[in-house]
Amino acid sequence: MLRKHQTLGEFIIENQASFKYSSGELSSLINSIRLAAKVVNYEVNKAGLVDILGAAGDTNVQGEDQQKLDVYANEKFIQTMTNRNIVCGIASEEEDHFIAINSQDENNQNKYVVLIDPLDGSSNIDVNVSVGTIFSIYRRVTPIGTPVTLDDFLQPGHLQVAAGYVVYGTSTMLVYTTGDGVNGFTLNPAIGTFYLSHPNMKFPEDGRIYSVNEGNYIHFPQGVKNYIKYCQMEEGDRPYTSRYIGSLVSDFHRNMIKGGIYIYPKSSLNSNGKLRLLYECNPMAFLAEQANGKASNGFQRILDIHPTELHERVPFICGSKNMVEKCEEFMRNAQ
Ligand SMILES: O=P(O)(O)OC[C@H]1O[C@](O)(COP(=O)(O)O)[C@@H](O)[C@@H]1O
Ligand SMILES: [Mg+2]
Ligand SMILES: [Mg+2]
Repeated sequence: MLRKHQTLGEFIIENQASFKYSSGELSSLINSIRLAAKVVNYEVNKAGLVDILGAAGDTNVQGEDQQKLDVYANEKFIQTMTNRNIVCGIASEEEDHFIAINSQDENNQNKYVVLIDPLDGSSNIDVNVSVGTIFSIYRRVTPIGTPVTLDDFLQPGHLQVAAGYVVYGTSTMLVYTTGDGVNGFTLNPAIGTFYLSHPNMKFPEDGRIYSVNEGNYIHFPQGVKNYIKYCQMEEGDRPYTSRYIGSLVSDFHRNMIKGGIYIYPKSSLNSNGKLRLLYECNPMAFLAEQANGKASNGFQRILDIHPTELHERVPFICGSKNMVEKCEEFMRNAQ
């Protein structure tokens, strides 16, 4: 039962029974993500005052310069979950390989693996624009008490048991689903508690916001170009408004509240687009569908894609159902 201003802790306990495999393990896992989010939030908030801005000096498996806050957030989320022995494996956008958490120990009865984008929107860290964290949780497919394998991570998105994000913005929010709708909790920094502020979040079926990096326009597939032109035409309730923060979490969050579409297509620059299927697209697609929205690569439902690599990228179109379908229509017609 949803009660406004219920704390996240209360919500997790009261909704535990609705989890298909409820044994309290998933509750503990979400609680540990809540804790790590608060620790990272504290560091993000004082980013200009401490030595946490700028590059860390290394390049990650994505070929990107790791930011100090990428590294910090990665450590905090992994540590917090590992120290509590509540997962059997973790995969991160910032780690080359998945991490097995003493899963070969037959006493390790943990059944969940977690995939995270510890810091989303890295290009915005140094310029004080909102950033986020994204998480995705699956039930392992290999037998409990045996070493986790790649198969435990390469599962199609529709098998997620939970997914969510934290947005470190004007306020800090944790938004998540366990397959029973999407709820948003706002952190009261004075007492360090998340409160239910956005119960049962839903994408409006239609919206008037499009979010795409138009700087790459000339490299986009013709169908996407045609859809962007459609958004800009003087007709009916158009032109739509262009809003692009450059942090997937923040653009998604705004579009879920106001109605809109986010597009990161493939292009002649990135043959599969930029966003990572496991750490970014699957969790956001699960949230979108749970909030009456839609997510595809233009032709296929994101949640039906069978992953083949830990760090694979896919074209990503996500948001208000009718807007995504319109974009898909333009892409089909341009084939
Ligand atoms: O600068 P671009 O190419 O438009 O890319 C912005 C996109 O890349 C991302 O920053 C990728 O995420 P990371 O910051 O986690 O690498 C998204 O959050 C954002 O939507
Ligand atoms: Mg990201
Ligand atoms: Mg990231």
